[in-house]
Amino acid sequence: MKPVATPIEGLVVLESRVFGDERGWFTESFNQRGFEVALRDLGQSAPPAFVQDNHSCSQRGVLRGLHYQLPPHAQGKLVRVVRGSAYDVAVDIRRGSPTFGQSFGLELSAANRIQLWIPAGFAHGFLAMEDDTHFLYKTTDYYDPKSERSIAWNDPGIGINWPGVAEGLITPNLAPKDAAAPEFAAAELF
Ligand SMILES: Cc1cn([C@H]2C[C@H](O)[C@@H](COP(=O)(O)OP(=O)(O)O[C@H]3O[C@H](C)C(=O)[C@H](O)[C@H]3O)O2)c(=O)[nH]c1=O
Repeated sequence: MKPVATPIEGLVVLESRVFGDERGWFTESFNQRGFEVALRDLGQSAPPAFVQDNHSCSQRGVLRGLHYQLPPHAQGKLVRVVRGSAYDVAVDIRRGSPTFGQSFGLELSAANRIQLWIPAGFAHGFLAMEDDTHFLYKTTDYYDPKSERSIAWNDPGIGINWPGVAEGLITPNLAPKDAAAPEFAAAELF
């Protein structure tokens, strides 16, 4: 895993090594030692161990997020797409952070095999850009619905530029809970 720093401290893009041959290709989708070395190369300590793997499938236009869990069940997430593509976004909700309220987004896809490490302290969401987009991710704490919170995907204070939405090319398909999510200013944060 080759780490690439982002403008937000702690948020790390990870590029996968892919070995192709006449049969197809192979990649180590996760290697604990490689993950720790990648974060250490950016001056970060190793995160808590992952305890849960998640896998969701979304049709084009589905927008899941922005979600997070409050301490003590805050989750670090290592996210990737294995089929289709998604525009993935993390928002820094760590009070006192110099990038508090700032977002970072990128395309994750089966084609680019990019992963994003999102430490605890971020709200997370993604917009599926293709039908049958399979989104996989590891989390550093278990699902705890009582501690789950959300922030409106279109909060003007955060100003996420979801691809195709402003142009009217994609109409987000939201779960009712996400359609009713509070704005950042009203959200219960860390
Ligand atoms: C997240 C989760 C959900 N569920 C159950 C609860 C519901 O019955 C069903 C769908 O849950 P939800 O609508 O919360 O799924 P998403 O909208 O994909 O939620 C995720 O969306 C964004 C992208 C995130 O980063 C979070 O990991 C997570 O909040 O799965 C579980 O049993 N375990 C889990 O860990």
